[in-house]
Formats: sequence, structure tokens, C-alpha cells
Amino acid sequence: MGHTLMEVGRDGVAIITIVNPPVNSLSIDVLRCLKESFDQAIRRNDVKAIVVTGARGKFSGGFDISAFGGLEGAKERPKPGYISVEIITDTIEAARKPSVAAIDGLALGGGLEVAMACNARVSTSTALLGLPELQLGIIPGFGGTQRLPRLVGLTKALEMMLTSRPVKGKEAFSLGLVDGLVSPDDLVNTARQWALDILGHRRPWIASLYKTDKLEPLGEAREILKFARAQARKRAPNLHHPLVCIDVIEAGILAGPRAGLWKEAEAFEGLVKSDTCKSLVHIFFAQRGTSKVPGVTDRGLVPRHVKKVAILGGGLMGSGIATALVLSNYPVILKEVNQKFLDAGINRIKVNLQSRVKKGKLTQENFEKAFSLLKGTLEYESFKDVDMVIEAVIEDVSLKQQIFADLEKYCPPHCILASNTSTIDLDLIGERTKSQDRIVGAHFFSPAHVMPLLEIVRTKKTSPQVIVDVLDISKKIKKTPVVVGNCTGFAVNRVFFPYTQAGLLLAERGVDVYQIDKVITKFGMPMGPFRLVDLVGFGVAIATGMQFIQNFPERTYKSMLIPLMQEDKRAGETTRKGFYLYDDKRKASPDPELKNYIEKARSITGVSVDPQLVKLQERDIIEMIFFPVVNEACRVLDEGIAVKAADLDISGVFGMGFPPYRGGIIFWADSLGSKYIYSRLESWSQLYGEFFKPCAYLAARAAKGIPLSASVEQTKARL
Ligand SMILES: C[C@H](O)CC(=O)SCCNC(=O)CCNC(=O)[C@H](O)C(C)(C)COP(=O)(O)OP(=O)(O)OC[C@H]1O[C@@H](n2cnc3c(N)ncnc32)[C@H](O)[C@@H]1OP(=O)(O)O
Repeated sequence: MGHTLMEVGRDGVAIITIVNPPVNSLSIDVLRCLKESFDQAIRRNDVKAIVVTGARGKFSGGFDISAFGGLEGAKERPKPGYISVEIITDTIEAARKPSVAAIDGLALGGGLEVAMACNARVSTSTALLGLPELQLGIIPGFGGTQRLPRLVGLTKALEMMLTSRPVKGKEAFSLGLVDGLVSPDDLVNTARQWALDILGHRRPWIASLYKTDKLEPLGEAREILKFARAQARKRAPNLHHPLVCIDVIEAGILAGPRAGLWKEAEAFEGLVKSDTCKSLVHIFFAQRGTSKVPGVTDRGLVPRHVKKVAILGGGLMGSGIATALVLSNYPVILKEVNQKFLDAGINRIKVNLQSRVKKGKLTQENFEKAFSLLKGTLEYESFKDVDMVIEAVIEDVSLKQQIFADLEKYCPPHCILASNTSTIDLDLIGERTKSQDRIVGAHFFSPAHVMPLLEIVRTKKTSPQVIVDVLDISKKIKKTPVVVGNCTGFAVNRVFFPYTQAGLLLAERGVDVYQIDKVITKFGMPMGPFRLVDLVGFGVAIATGMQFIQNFPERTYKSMLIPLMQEDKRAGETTRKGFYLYDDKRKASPDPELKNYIEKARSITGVSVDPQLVKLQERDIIEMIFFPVVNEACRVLDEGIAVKAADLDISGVFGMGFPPYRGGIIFWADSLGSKYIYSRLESWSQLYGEFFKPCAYLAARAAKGIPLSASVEQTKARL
């Protein structure tokens, strides 16, 4: 159980240490202990001053996120303001003995809020300090909305809170958030001396809550807040809590910080119960849960050290993957079939890296370092000491089979053989080898050095060691991994295949294409199905469509709309014409000619405009597009392709941009209820055919009224 420890030195300084592994989060128990330690330190005559720090080099990762649910309805739930006013303000900040926070590792959320209530802060230069609460759908609730603006000024405080991005100790020092920088070894000693210096009036005794020197004058502050509101509305129109955060900050400026604290406490109470908070907290834990794979990561296997990686193919995917790897210090060999392609691939990687330099995300020195890790080759000879190969050539089964047969010859026997295929069966790819246990899918999303998801595809024969190795690489290259089974489209493309299909079905029956995209983006997707297919390109869309028609013929909606347009050399954004027209700046605008293609497609499919569908409400459009996606997700769970529902939530959020504040596809579906989704799909399937037919998994759950995410025998991984 989390607690605090107090040790009083001979110098009269009480060191209070927060102990709650792994990140010293602040559970209610820890906070109560912290108060007790402070009360004791204030009472004891041998204590002159106080230092607050965290165990094992971490100050605190903030309020215990797993306790959020418990705040709702729990009997022992602290009353509003108990923590922020009674503990943080009236016990810590108002103590008649000075306190200094000694910060190493991280001081996030409630952790930083405790530190800000101390009379000074010393930190290591690498520590991370921030208020990331907004990414959990709440606002800082322990006084952060009041103290941060008073320590760093309104503009910077708003930026830190609204983006949830922490700053490093070095920047925190230049902002005035911390008062001194020290090495980790000197941290606590410097802090204790600092506390004694405050007591001896050699350093100022400051209560952050009442600082005013950093706050902008009222008129300017109003303008800054107005701008922040406009930005927040634009960036996240569906989110309410960023606006609440701004309101609370404003209240403190207008009515004084103590009134601000009470307003903060009240707003926090409301937000922690909101659906947005529940969804985002689910995403927080689900994201961390994807690297826990039953039967794989619970075997005590230690990831092997991958020293060198080879990549086959320097196209868009291969070069993106290589970029991600060299950025994380992996030496990479890039192989191509001829010098021209090789030069082009290397150049792409260079451009990817340079663009990071331009954006200020990479120093020139680190650019050179990363680029020097890349070697090009046309031969397999240099593959003899690679630990992993990632094949990223075109989607051609026999070519891939040949490549894997070659790899078996040239690579060492321990080498991981990965394919970046997005649709082809891995068993087929490895058919001509005897190395099935080390064949794995490493499905990156384009652009691979930017998109955060890595789908790790295992076959029935892939060894757990290989999965553990790839999970480790994924962590090192800062991707969120999802381990899935081998099937057409794997988890992400398969689950989201009906997304475009539903769009096509509705368009043929008379629903306006641009209206569909508008409603779906308003729902929170980065782009609607038609804008997406333009981006992906019709060539890829048709090729993937063929895979689905072959494998799931009964439920694939066969529309000729995309092939008809492609015949006319409209193939999406790259040809400047698809469902939209594109200008030089890739800005999309509707095309009046589109209706001609739709009419032609309609006549081929033999469907006519349905007056019921033409006047669909927004909600109906959302459901007709997403319920088939939910249905496919249910099949993927039923077949054990995904180990748990939360993994599909993460796949959709990180691979397709499903809005995280809706918690992911299954989480969202469960908020509507399996019965409701089943009945809607069932009635559409009567009207519009097999495409909507609810699967057995969904039917069974609807019949019993149980959530789609609940794990029972059916959803046990079959692998
Ligand atoms: C009232 C207040 O204003 C409200 C708050 O304070 S809300 C909380 C604000 N704090 C945050 O948002 C920080 C959230 N945590 C993080 O960003 C990251 O976990 C971190 C930067 C602290 C550490 O990252 P990293 O080293 O990659 O480790 P990571 O895998 O994320 O976390 C380690 C473990 O700690 C847990 N954890 C991290 N922060 C936690 C927190 N605040 N509460 C509960 N558990 C937490 C994770 O769930 C994970 O558990 P697991 O090992 O069982 O999966």
C-alpha cells in the first residue's frame, strides 16, 4: 500500500518521501499519510524545515488514476476541497515551517501540484514536470490551475495544461517553475539546505498561490484567455473540459486564487464522473495493457538484444520504418533491387530526418548520428549478422515467398524474419521456409516514422520469444504495440474495412458522400470514409477489397463505384481527383461530377435511391457506418485474433484515429449496449442485406445483455 516515510535529520530537516511504486502515484491513502507526516513535522520541536521527495528517483506521477472510479459514489470519498484546500493549501503551503520539493524523475499532475505548494523546488535537469490531466478528461484538481499560472505566467501555463506536454527540469528552471537545478546525487542535500536557508531568511519564503509577479495584467490576461478558448474550440470541438479548465483559471484571476481553488474542486468533481474522463482513463490503461499478452509475456522470457536490423524495400513503408529505427539508435541496412531505387530510398529517409530537424524535433548533431546508422546494399551478403529483417516490398505473394526463402539462407538462424504486409497471410509468405517459428508480422502504419501503432502479427507457429523481442523493439521505437493473430487484414484493416464499405452502400442508396464525411469527422474521426479512401489511393483500396471479397464474400459489399472512377484515371489524392478534387495545396473540395459515377455504380449494383436513407439523421449515419465496424470487431474477438477487447480499442484509436475520448470502438459500442446494436444491425440486414448481418458473438451477447468487452471463454485467444 502506498504511504509516506518521514525521517528527521540531525540538522532538523524532516525528509518526507512518497512511496507508492512504480511511479509514486498519490492515492487517497498516500495523501492522508502526507498530511499526517506534515502535521507531525509541524508539531515536532526537533523539526525546523521540511523536504518532500519521492522514492527511487521519481517524485510522483500524480493522482492515482486507477482510483478515479472510486471517487464516484465511494463511502469514504473525500469531500470536495479536502485535498486541494485542506491538505495541499492549508497544511502544506500554509505550514509554519518551510518546505522544499526535491524533484527527480517526474512530477506530473498531482505530483507537481504538491511540489508547487512547497515554498521552493529544486530539480534535476532531466526530470519531467507537467500537468497532463486534460489528456485524462479532467482538469488539475490539486490547485494546479491556480499555482501554475502564478509561477510561469498565464501563456505558458495554458500551453502546458492544454497540450498536456511536460517540460524538462532545465526548461522548468528557466520558466521559474523550479528554483534550482542540481544533480541527482546532490538533490536531497541541496533541498534540505535550501529549506534551512528559507528558515534563516537567506532565501525567500514563497507561497505560490499568492505570487502575482508572473501574472499578466488583467486586460492582457483576458485576451490570452479568449485566444486560448478559441484555440481549444478549434482543436477539439467535441471536448468540454479544456474550456472548463480555462474558466477555472479565469475565476482565480478575477475572484482571487482561493475562490479559484474552490471552483477547481467543484469542476474536478463533475469532470471525473464524465464519459470523456471514463473513456480516456480506459485508453490510458488499455494502452499500457497491450504489451501484456497472456501465454507470452507471463513466461519470464527476456527480450534478446537486437543490434542490427535489415529492411527490404526502400519505398514509402520501408523508408519510414528505417527512419523510426535509426531515430532510436538501431543500425539499419536497407536493401533494394537496384542502385536507383536504393538511392531513392536512402534519400527518403534523409528527407524524413531533415523534416524533423526543420520542425525542431531533432538536432543537427542527432540527425547526423541517426543518418550515419544507415547503410545501403544491393546484396544479401551483409545480412549475415543481422538480428532482424523487416520485409517491406510490394504486396506480391510469390515475391514475398522467394524473399523469405532467400532470407532463410542468408540470415543467421536466430534472426527474426518480419513482414510488413498489411493483408497477406503470413503462413503463405513463409510457406517455402522451415523457419515458421521466427516469422512474424510487423505491420506499421503509414507514415511509419510518425504513426504510433505497430501491429505485431503472430501465426500459430511464431515463438513467444520472437513476440517478446518485437514488443521490446516496439517500446524502444516508441510505438504502441498490439499483438494479433493471422487473418485477412489482421485487426486494424479488417475491423475498419466495413467503414468504407458502409459509406459506399449508403452513397449508392442516395446518401450524400460529403454529408457522410462531414458527420463522421464531426463525430471525431480525422477523416470520413471517402476522404480516407482518396488518401489511401484507389489502387490499394481495390487490391484490399479483392482480399476481402475472396475471404469474406458473404459480407463484403460489392460496389463498382471505386473501380468505375479508377477507369477514368481518378485514383484519389495522388491523381488530384477521387471523391474530392484536390488543389496544389492538397485541399479537398466536392466534385459535382461525382453523382454521375454514383448513378452508374447504382445501375450496376441494381439498387435505387432509398427515400428513407436520403433523409438520414446524423446519428443514423454514425451508426450505419460504425455498427458494421463493431460487428467485425466482434468477429475478430470471437476468433481470438485479438486477445482482448481493449486491444481493439487501442488499434482503432492509434491506427485509424478513432476518437480516444470515446474510449475506442468496443468501449464506445458498450456505452450504447449490445442489445441496441444487435437490433439495429438485424433490421438493416433485413432491408439492405448480409453486409449488416450481426455475427454470432454479437447476437449471443445481445441475448444475454452482456457487454461486448466482457471476457468469457468465447473470447479466449485461440492461438
Ligand atoms: C487531481 C490531479 O490533478 C489529477 C492527477 O494527478 S491525474 C494524473 C496525472 N498524471 C498523469 O497523467 C501521468 C500518467 N502517467 C504517465 O504519463 C506515465 O505512466 C509516466 C510518464 C508516469 C511513466 O511512464 P513509463 O515509464 O513509460 O511507464 P508506464 O508504463 O506508463 O507506467 C508504469 C506503470 O505505472 C502506472 N501509472 C503511471 N502513472 C500512474 C498514475 N498517475 N496512477 C496510477 N498508475 C499510474 C501505469 O499504469 C503502469 O502500470 P503497469 O506497469 O501496471 O502497466
